[in-house]
Amino acid sequence: MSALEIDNVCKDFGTTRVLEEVSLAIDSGEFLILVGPSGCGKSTLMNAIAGLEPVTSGRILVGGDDITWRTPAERDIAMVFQSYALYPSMTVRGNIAFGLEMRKVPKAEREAAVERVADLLQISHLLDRKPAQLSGGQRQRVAMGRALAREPQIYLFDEPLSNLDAKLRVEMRTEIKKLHQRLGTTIVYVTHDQIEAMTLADSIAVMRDGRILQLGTPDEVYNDPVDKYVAGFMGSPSMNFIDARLDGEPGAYRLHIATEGEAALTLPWPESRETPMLAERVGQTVTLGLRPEHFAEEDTRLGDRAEGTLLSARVSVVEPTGADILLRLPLGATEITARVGPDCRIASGERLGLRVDMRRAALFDADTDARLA
Ligand SMILES: Nc1ncnc2c1ncn2[C@@H]1O[C@H](COP(=O)(O)OP(=O)(O)OP(=O)(O)O)[C@@H](O)[C@H]1O
Repeated sequence: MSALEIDNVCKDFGTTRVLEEVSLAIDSGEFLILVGPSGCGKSTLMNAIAGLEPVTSGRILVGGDDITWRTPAERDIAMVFQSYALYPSMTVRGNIAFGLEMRKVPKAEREAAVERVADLLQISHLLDRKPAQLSGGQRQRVAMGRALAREPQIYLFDEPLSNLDAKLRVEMRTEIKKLHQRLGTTIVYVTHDQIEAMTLADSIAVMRDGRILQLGTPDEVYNDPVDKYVAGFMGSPSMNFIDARLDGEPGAYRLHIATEGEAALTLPWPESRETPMLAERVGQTVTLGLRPEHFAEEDTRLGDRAEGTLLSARVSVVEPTGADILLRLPLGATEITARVGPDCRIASGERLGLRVDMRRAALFDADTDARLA
């Protein structure tokens, strides 16, 4: 039985539909992350699960029980928002215990829960302070502590780290991962942060316009996206999309990319990645998807394998990030981003040979954005 099941949920605000037949099943202990562009319905779905917003149709089940029409207080669910909403006049202790007090948990039990949670989050020394006397990260821990004290069946986190600075965000991300590993809690988590999604999730649901486009492991949504939208949404910098003409036949398909002022580039499509759909597209324009890391400086990471096809272009921008270097260079009608190692010595305006790892490329229908191979 699933810990949480969203069954065909629709939500309208007036005449506008913002959730369209959303279905999801989350196992006990699973960490599910919802991602999608602003306005796609992530918070609405979270509010529906928490009971803060009634659904228009469909059902929500926790541990097999239909809770669709229960009030928030009657649901065994705790929510942590991006704005921590701590009570300013209460101490940290009071804030953490508040939910338990509302549920009429006896004092001794409350105190034990506060101690346990404070110890877990390493905020025991802050219990007598007021929220105004805390840093952003400490406040965030208190907000999490308030949720953890209740030991609910499900935790909902709606962009809990988005108000923290970059360094603290990374620290808290690790903290949350450790907590999840230690407690085995069931979590639904909304984020805009790609790295948060990839590093924390057991599974990722990519939403758009109130629908779930793909639900899969981080590896699946990143390396095996269902369509061009998911492929472009996951990953930073984004996947490069390049128009190419497909020709050839099974066992020997090729992609031709017209390049301005230079000889057309021909890339062989690996036989191991062929699908029956390719036969129908011969002679047509398709979209080739290559992530920045699918390129490598000639004769480096990819070695001399046949699939690592060579392209050569003049680099327009060089952006060192510290850990690696992002290069912008023209390919066909577009400018692509390639990620190379930190030791690559190249200046803008210079020509560079790059190998393309076609074994990891994706092909999309140029009109419908559907995945072809
Ligand atoms: N109370 C409301 N009344 C009317 N429309 C609403 C209401 N709340 C949200 N919406 C609309 O529903 C859609 C989904 O909003 P929602 O807040 O769920 O998106 P989101 O994916 O969480 O966005 P963001 O990432 O920007 O927080 C949006 O178009 C929004 O304008």
